[in-house]
Amino acid sequence: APPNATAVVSRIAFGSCANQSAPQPVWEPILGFDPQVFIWLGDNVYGDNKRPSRVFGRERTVGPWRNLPRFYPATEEELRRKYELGKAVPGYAKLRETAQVIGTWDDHDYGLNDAGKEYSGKVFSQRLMLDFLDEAEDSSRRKQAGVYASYMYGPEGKRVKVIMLDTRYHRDPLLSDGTILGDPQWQWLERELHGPPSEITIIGSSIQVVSNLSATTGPLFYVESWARFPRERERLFRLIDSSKRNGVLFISGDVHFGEIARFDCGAQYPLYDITSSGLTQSVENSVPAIFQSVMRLLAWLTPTPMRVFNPNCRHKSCSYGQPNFGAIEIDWGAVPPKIKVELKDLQGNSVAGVEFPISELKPSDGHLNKTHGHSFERHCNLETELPWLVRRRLALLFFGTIAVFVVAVVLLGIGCLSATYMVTKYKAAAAKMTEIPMIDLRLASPEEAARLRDAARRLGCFRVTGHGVPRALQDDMKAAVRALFDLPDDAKRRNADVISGSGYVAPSETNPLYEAFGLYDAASPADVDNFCASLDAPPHIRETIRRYAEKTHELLMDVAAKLAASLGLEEEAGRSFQDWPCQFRINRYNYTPDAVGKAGVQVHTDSGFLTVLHEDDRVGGLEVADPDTGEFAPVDPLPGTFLVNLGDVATAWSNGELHNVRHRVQCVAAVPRVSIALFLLAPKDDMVRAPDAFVTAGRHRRFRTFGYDDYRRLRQSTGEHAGEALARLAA
Ligand SMILES: O=C(O)CCC(=O)C(=O)O
Ligand SMILES: [Fe+2]
Repeated sequence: APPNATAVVSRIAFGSCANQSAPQPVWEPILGFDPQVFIWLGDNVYGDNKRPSRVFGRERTVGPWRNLPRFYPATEEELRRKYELGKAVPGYAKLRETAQVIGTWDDHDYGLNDAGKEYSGKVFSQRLMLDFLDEAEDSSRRKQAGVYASYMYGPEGKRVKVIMLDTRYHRDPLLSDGTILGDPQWQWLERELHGPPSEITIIGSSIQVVSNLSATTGPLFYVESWARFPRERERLFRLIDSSKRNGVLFISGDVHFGEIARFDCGAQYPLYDITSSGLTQSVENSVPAIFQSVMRLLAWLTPTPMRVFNPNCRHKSCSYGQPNFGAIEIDWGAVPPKIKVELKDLQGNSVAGVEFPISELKPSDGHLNKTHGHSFERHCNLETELPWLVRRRLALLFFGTIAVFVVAVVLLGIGCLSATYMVTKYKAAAAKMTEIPMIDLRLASPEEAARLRDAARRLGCFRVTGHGVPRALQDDMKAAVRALFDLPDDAKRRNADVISGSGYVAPSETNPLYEAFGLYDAASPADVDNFCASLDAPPHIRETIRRYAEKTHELLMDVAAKLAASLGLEEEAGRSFQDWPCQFRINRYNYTPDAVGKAGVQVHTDSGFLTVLHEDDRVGGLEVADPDTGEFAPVDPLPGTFLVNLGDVATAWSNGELHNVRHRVQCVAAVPRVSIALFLLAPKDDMVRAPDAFVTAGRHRRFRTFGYDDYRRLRQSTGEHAGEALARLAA
């Protein structure tokens, strides 16, 4: 039952910040604690109205650019209804039957967020608040300006005084460093503190007295507290000190979390401030569950230097961001009597607490040297006196994180963009370079003929299918070639050099890994026979070589004729290639491990008209230069197809239309590499001259008529093997 004037009070509960429209399960554990007195510390209901938080749009309530205040006051009728709702909450209604309920207010029940003396609705607010607390009609509290009040409980020797401050009605604007209480309330408070003694004096303040959150949360956000009115707080501490009153401690609310703070340099004994907030409203419940541990981390990183840390705390931060209430227990039977103040959660379990003999709250000089039962750490550093870097750590962390994040995003963006750019560029280049056009020589469509021409013009290199050389013959030839290279050296050397570069080329000092067989002219069956005879080749190999020479020569004719046709030449021009001599060469590169990565054949252009190349299926290494970039791109072998390269004669003969492709062979693996090349060299009479059809008004004759043999000697003598020698023949 509510205590009468002389009953011993040993259990007091307190709390703040109860949203009348939210579920209020907190009354269960409060009822379980069975307090004799319950103290409201403000925001007992949320009377004012809140606009949605808008950063953009017409009605902006958040940010320095806001054009509307986030909060606006309720009408008297609205506020009355809200109080009715709060009062009717069943758990609270039950508590009112078993405990004396007293209290003060904070801003939201006073009428407006962060409001002070300027708030115009304060007269009706006071009436409604005192109705809510069932204050007697004739109470002097209804006649004064503000809701401050004091209560004395218990018999002599066990007296508990409760002083409720009004931090709203007379409060000057924030940042004014003016008054919180106002003169009449100060005079009243002086009388109360100097009045009849009590063993314990609890001063209830809606806003925190000891902690100064703003010092560390600014400029991110600001929290009201006595510390924001430094002169006023100093006056309060001096008054307590001068009153020589025993056992003063503060209780407070407002901040939506619970903590216990202690100031050891405000009076002659430690000044505790136990903050319980809120009964329903809490910082952790205002964010998604995944951020709750972040909030605890932040609370741990940015404690006020006054916060009491001890092992009893639920969290390492020694703050509690979920709904909670305060519970004071006084053990009057202990010698000396002890007081325990705890914050309790919705299950009634302690989440933070302190316990000490009330004799510790007694003025005595040098109390700070006293040894306490627990480890005693002086809490005298005001937040505002902390080094700037320490004080602003939350903002630094916040903006630092954002900055790091922004920088990371920017760098990542730049990285992605440049990677994309490089990949695109590389792909474009690679696509251009490595994509050796594949031409189906049957030229089923005009487009295919155009592709043939375009490839010959731009790259001077293309691959052909539909070429009519049977796959079986290609395979037989490969076997024959292997057999040729396995011949004894003297047999190889019997193969005479007909013109420079044909015949057997033995490994030399400059090219120790290279050997080759040459034959001139593959278009002549007699030459082929002689070639085979000189090597004493067995009949089936002779037959293979003969048929292969015949078929690949047909292929050469086919490519040359179709190329001529694609450039618009008459049919007989195509047929005229028939008597052009044709060199046949089989190359073998005896690569060794230390040759890998080195050049097998230096950069060159082929000197003749066009080359049909039968590559080694098993190992690549051929690279062709892209005329646009000059870069070399590997040409991967494709079994069953032939690669066609255009040479210097093609460029001269076409009056510069056709491109003589620069190419080389790199050693890519330590395995022998074999290639078979058929070179269509130059006209039978050796004279290279562009047909008149290629010489037009817009395209004058670029090259003098020249002899192919002379040209080869020119390349040899100048060492210009990559087409440069053509410039010497400019018309
Ligand atoms: O061996 C190859 O793949 C190409 C040889 C070559 O370019 C040549 O003999 O002119
Ligand atoms: Fe070549």
